[in-house]
Amino acid sequence: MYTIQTLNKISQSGLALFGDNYTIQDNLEGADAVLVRSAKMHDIALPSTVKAIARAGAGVNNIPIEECAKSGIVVFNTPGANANAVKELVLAGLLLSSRKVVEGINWAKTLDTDVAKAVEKGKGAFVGPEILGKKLGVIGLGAIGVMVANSAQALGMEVIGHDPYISINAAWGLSRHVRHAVSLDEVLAEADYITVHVPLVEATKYMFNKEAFSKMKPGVRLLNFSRDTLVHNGDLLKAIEEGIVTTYVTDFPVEEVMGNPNILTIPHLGASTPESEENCAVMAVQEVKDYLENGNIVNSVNYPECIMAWASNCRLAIIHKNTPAILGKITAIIAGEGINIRDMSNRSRGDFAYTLIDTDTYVSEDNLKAIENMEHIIKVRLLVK
Ligand SMILES: NC(=O)C1=CN([C@@H]2O[C@H](COP(=O)(O)OP(=O)(O)OC[C@H]3O[C@@H](n4cnc5c(N)ncnc54)[C@H](O)[C@@H]3O)[C@@H](O)[C@H]2O)C=CC1
Ligand SMILES: O=C(O)CCC(=O)C(=O)O
Repeated sequence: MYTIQTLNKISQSGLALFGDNYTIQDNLEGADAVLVRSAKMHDIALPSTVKAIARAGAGVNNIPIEECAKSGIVVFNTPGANANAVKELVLAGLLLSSRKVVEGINWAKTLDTDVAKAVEKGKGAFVGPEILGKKLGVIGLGAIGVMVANSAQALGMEVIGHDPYISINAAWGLSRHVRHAVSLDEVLAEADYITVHVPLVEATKYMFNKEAFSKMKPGVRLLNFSRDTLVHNGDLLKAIEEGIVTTYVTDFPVEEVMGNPNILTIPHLGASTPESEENCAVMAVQEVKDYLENGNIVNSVNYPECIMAWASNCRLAIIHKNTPAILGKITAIIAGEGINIRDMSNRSRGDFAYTLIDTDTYVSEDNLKAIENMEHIIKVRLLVK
């Protein structure tokens, strides 16, 4: 039996995949794994029973992934599972940043008499440019950025993209019409519209600051469907005052940006579609189940990928530091008991490593303890097929 805590509302079609061997609860007591969306986990004390956290979504800045790695908690996310939902809202955001639709709708709501006449008289206040032929800069060409770039190109925009770490898969998926911008400055200087699709990490925090705004084309429209603190809000407000930024569309409203007529605040709806919530939940549940039951690690953000088909009925799943000679010491303990190793896989990522060992028979309690007590070992699990 396994116990799962859900920290946010997770789609039922995903949770149903856990099946009868799982209890789903909304507290941490005895939890083997946690499923989360945007809830902040930095201040949550996790019990030692927790082995995995799955973020049903892309961004993992709400999870202390380094601390989790140190305590042997594997953190997963669901790459690409909500990308289409975000892409569609970004396309809406592009149009809303241009055509004063929100402002117009809000104004129209105030009309109650002689409405048709008032509309024709007042609509001149809500003129905005078309996006056709305008230049869009896409910063970050991952799951979302690529979809946005391709769709904007199909809508007739000229698209330039910047991503110094673009993956081979993403590059394959990018339209050949999207021009490669070798520097961020190139995008800032040329784009009429800029949309950002990078993760929030130390290196990207406040990437849109005073210096970046000073390099932008006056009148630019900026879209942020990624995270609040990619943009320095104080510098943004100045850039709006100076006419550098005409409209800022954000999916991450905070107090500082509320009430500004040039800022459109969307209440973090990027991934809020039934399709995306289901995709994310299904992928997250599959990842957690595969890890808890088989020890396989797929789509982790703090541990290496490690997948091994069962070669016997007994498996050791060992999380340890990435340090020399540790494998020899583990296998020596197993061999000392006269147990044969059928198959083995060892993968590392930075300071951490993960080893799966399938043995002919069960390693004894005493020797499991001996492995657990070795220097540099973080967590040991015995899995049974
Ligand atoms: N508004 C919403 O509801 C949602 C927001 N997001 C946000 O969008 C972000 C991106 O999501 P995905 O595209 O799915 O992630 P992804 O991991 O597929 O793509 C991120 C891309 O950013 C690139 N990148 C990293 N640092 C960069 C830099 N300094 N300059 C340019 N490119 C850089 C990476 O190489 C990668 O290609 C997430 O980290 C999350 O914060 C994601 C899903 C939903
Ligand atoms: O679960 C959500 O609604 C938020 C999605 C998100 O921000 C992400 O996947 O990074």
